Amino acid sequence: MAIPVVEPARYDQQLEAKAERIRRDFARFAPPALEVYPSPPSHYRQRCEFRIWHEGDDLFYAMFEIQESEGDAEGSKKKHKTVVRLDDYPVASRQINALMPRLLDAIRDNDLLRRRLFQVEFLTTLSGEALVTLIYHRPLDEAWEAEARRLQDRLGVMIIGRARKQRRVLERDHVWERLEVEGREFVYQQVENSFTQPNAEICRSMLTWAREVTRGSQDGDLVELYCGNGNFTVGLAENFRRVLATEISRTSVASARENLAANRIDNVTVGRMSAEEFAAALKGEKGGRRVAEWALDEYDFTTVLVDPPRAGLDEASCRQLSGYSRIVYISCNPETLANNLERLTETHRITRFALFDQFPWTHHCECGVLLERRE
Ligand SMILES: C[S@@+](CC[C@H](N)C(=O)[O-])C[C@H]1O[C@@H](n2cnc3c(N)ncnc32)[C@H](O)[C@@H]1O
Repeated sequence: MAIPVVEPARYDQQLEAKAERIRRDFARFAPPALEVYPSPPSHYRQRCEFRIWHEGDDLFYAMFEIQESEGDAEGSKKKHKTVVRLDDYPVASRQINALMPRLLDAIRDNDLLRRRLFQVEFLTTLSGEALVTLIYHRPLDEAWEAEARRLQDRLGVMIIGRARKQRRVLERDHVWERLEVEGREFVYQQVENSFTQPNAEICRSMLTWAREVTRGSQDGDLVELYCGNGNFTVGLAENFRRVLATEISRTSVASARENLAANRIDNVTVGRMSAEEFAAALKGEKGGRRVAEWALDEYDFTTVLVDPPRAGLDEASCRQLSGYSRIVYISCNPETLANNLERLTETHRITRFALFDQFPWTHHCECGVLLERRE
């Protein structure tokens, strides 16, 4: 992994290079003009993790940079891991950058907090809340907790301590984010060590785009796969009569339910099930109590939204998606998106196509695609 080099003056250039690559790689699907959503050029990541490097009396934040050396005579390449010291990190939110030195200053000469600390994770929000997780290679006792509570008060953040088979939550295991989207405010519980969108401004753009492309769908229902903590579910619920959303992670499902309640949404059911099992349930090939409770026959699914991990969709899920009038596909991996589109464009055509610069200064791209069934 290369650590991103942030050069705000070159932001437009790096984004245009990405947009050009996406236009070129997807030209064979004849999509409409690419809609490009920029990120703030710096301080865009709300969550970051750093290794803690101890050197004599000092300690600092570090990341590993992995480089490949020239191949040897047989052509096999070697990977080298270099420790890179980070006194600040322009990729991370301003809140994380403000906390970084304050946290180290508080820990440096404090044996209880410092001993065998090897990783720090920051989770911050646009709403101003911050959670810091300190991860240790030693068990955490009462003395640690008392000291960590003092640190919590001093920094004005919430602290969690983690060690092998231990998780000490001093205040809360989550933050509350508030995102303004099209003049509305959505609130989201974001749980520590669980998936949340890393770039909050880009998340607002994605929610705006997804709401726009699904507007006017109230006569039908939405089925959502990979719903996580209900990020899109909360933003899109009012565009549909009813929504059925599924997700594999127990923590994320619980969080999605919290988020629906917090946003006073009552037309959504969230179920815990893998996308693959859910595809089978929708086809009538999987039964059981949970599936029976959903009363799938009572839905009229006109739209499906998927936001899978980097691996994209498997063959069975693609086949399942082909049955809906409209498909909204959010993807963090253009390669697997293109593979899936080979299949999906047999039955549907692309009517909206967006690039969200979720990960500036890296080659990674987040895309949004709306597909509508061919007549
Ligand atoms: C890219 S995240 C998207 C989450 C959410 N849509 C959001 O915007 O925050 C992908 C989600 O898929 C879930 N996931 C991974 N594999 C899965 C599977 N086989 N079936 C269902 N969900 C899965 C992960 O737990 C994660 O929450």
